[in-house]
Amino acid sequence: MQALSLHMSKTAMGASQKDFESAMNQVKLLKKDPGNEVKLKLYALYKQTTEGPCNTPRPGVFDLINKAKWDAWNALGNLPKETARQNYVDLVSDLSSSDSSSQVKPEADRKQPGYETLVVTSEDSITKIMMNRPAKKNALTIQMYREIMLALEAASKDDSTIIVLTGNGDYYSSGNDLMNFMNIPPGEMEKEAKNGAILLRDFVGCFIDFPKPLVAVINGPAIGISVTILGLFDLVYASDRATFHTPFTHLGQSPEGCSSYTFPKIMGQAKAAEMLMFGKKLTAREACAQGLVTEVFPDSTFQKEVWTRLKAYSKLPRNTLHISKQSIRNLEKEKLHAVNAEENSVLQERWLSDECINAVMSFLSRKAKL
Ligand SMILES: CCCCC/C=C/C(=O)SCCNC(=O)CCNC(=O)[C@H](O)C(C)(C)COP(=O)(O)OP(=O)(O)OC[C@H]1O[C@@H](n2cnc3c(N)ncnc32)[C@H](O)[C@@H]1OP(=O)(O)O
Repeated sequence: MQALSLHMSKTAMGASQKDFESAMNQVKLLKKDPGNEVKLKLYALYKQTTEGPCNTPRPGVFDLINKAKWDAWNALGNLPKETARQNYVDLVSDLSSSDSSSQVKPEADRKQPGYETLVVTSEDSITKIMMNRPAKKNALTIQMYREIMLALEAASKDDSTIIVLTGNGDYYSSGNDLMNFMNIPPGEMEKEAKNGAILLRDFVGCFIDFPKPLVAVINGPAIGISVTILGLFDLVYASDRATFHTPFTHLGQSPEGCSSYTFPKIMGQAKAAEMLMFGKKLTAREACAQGLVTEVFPDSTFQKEVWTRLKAYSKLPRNTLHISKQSIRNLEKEKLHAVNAEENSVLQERWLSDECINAVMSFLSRKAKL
C-alpha cells in the first residue's frame, strides 16, 4: 500500500486511456518477473480502472489465487478510476526502468580495463580471469604472469565470492611462452635465470596465498605450469577435450608450481612420477580419476554446466566460504612456500643447462613439438 500511495502523488496531470493501454502492453514486455506482490497490485489497479470498486463476492477459502486477487482489488476501496489508471501507468513505468537497468551488459562493457593479455570480468559474485592469447595457445609471457598476479591481487580485495581462471580459444594454456628464453645476451643468462626464478616464485606464491575459492575452468589442453599450479586450486572443472601434460624432462626442466609436493599427495607417488618425470599426458577423465580434476563435462555443454554450477556456489555465504578455504590452506602454507622456493632454485640451474637450451632451440626452430 505504501508503494501505491507513493505512485498516487507522483503526477499532477492524469494518465489518458491511451497511456493506460500502452502501459498494459509494456507489462507484457517485462523481462524480469516483478514478483507476486507487484502482480497483485497491477491486477487490482487494472480492475479498479476498468470496473470501479470491487463489489463481487469473496472467493471461497480454498480458492487461494482468486481470493488473493480479490483482496488486493477490494483493498483499493473507493479509489477513483482515474487515480487507479494513473497509479497503474506510474507503476509500470517504474517497473520498466528497473527492468532495463537490470539487464545483463555485454561482456565488453563489464570488462575491467588495464589488462593486455587477459580479459577480466566480474558478474554474479564471480571474478573471471581469462587468458587471452588464443593464437599462441595462451602461452604465458612475462607480461601475462605479471597481469595474472595483478588480477589475483585485485580479485582478493573485490566483493566477489569465487575467482575463476580460464582460457580463451581452443587451449587452456600451453604453459610458459618459450620465447621468454629468447633474445638473452650471452653474458646475461645467469641474471635472466635468476629473474625468471623470482618471477616464478612470486607467481606461484600468489596462488599459495590466495584467500578466496579459486576455480580452474579448463576449456582445452593444458601444458606445463598451467597444469602444475592446479594442485593449488580448490576446484578444477575440465572439458572432456582437455588434456594435462607436464613434459619437463623433454624440455630439460624440472617440476614447479609446488607439483613436486601436491601431485604425489593428490595422486600417489607412482602416478605423479609418470606425469612429472616421464611426461605422460593425461586425458581429462584420467586426470579426474587421479584426483587432479574435480569433474569432467562434455565439451558441447561444458560452459553452460560449469557456469550454472558456479553461479549456484557463488550464492553460498561468502565469509564462511573464505574462512573454510583459509583454514584448509593455512595448515600447509609454510610447507608450500618452502617447496616453491626449492623448486625454483632447482629450475634456475636447469634453465642454464644444455638439455634445456637445446630443447628450447629445437622448439623455436620448429623441429619439435610436444
Ligand atoms: C618464467 C617462468 C617459467 C615457468 C616454467 C614453466 C614451464 C612450462 O610451462 S614448460 C611447458 C612449455 N610449453 C611448451 O613446451 C609447449 C610448446 N608448444 C607446442 O608444443 C605446440 O605449440 C602446441 C602442442 C602447444 C600446439 O601445437 P599446434 O596445435 O600445432 O599449434 P602451433 O604450434 O602452431 O601453435 C600456434 C602458435 O602458438 C605458438 N605457441 C604455442 N605454444 C607456445 C609456447 N609454449 N611458447 C611459445 N609459443 C607457443 C606457436 O609457436 C605458434 O606460433 P606461430 O608459429 O607464430 O603461429
